[in-house]
Amino acid sequence: MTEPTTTPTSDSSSSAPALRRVAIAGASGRMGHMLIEAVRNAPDCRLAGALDIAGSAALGADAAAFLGFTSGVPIVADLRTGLQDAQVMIDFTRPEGTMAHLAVCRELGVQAVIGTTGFSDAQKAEIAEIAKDIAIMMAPNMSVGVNVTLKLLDMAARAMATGYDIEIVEAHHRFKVDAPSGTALKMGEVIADALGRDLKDCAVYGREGITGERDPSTIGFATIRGGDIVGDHTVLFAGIGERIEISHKSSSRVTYAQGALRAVRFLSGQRSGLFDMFDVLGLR
Ligand SMILES: NC(=O)C1=CN([C@@H]2O[C@H](COP(=O)(O)OP(=O)(O)OC[C@H]3O[C@@H](n4cnc5c(N)ncnc54)[C@H](OP(=O)(O)O)[C@@H]3O)[C@@H](O)[C@H]2O)C=CC1
Ligand SMILES: O=C(O)C1=N[C@H](C(=O)O)C[C@H](O)C1
Repeated sequence: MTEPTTTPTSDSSSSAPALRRVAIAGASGRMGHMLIEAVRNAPDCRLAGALDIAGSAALGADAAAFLGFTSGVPIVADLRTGLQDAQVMIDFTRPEGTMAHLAVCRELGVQAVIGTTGFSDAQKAEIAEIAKDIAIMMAPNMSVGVNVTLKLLDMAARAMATGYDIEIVEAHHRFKVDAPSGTALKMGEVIADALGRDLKDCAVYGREGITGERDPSTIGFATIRGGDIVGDHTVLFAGIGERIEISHKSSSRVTYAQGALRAVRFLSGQRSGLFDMFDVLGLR
């Protein structure tokens, strides 16, 4: 993470606090709907743009129509149109969409909160470059509970560095397109860091056939997809004679949306830099 740089908020001339102007990318998605509702209910935010991919059936509709409400903000595919009135974009889409959105955010000086998962290493490096020009908060999971769980995992991994086999199991709904989840990968990274390992060298993604005995230096991943599971993550530390299971289960996407709004507020004082939810929640 780069060092935060602070800047005064620009809308301080009137007596009433200025509303943060927020654009939502992926406006008709599962998270897009949660976010539009959260922005509508937030006393300090205003919906200022709504984007969806070209060809989406949602284009042209009012962004809040699904709530039975008219926001006056149409869902558009043209990135400059969708972002021109925004101070900050919240993006829960797909990696290729996020990269295209970020290029325009950089051009227009719009901050970004990124929840999308599944980025390649090259895409992550490009995001870090863009964050030299605009403030970006990126996290694979914006719930408070998951971020506290990451802290618990760091502590557990240090205390059980030898003699315990580490396995990460995640379950999500049938519509999810990336695996393992961004959260599971982040959990693996936190544990590998705590153990002084590189996840790239020790991750095992699924097993099949005659695998041989388990290599104790590995971190295993297992993925379940089905129905409407919002998001479950369990990390097993399995020893001889005992095991610990650290689990987090999401029962609603509202926690992700509330985390994204906390990030919007956190970014309001930042000129540039790449941040995560530890920064937003004061957990670093
Ligand atoms: N960080 C966090 O806390 C969380 C992260 N996520 C992540 O957020 C992302 C979205 O999840 P979810 O809302 O369930 O997914 P959805 O598929 O429901 O929504 C994705 C939205 O993005 C649009 N979209 C798809 N491809 C592109 C593209 N190339 N460019 C622009 N827009 C695009 C979709 O449009 P259309 O429907 O027309 O294709 C849709 O509106 C995933 O990566 C998921 O892992 C999810 C929950 C929490
Ligand atoms: O796609 C989802 O739904 C989720 N994606 C994120 C991930 O990949 O970790 C966060 C959460 O688990 C829900």
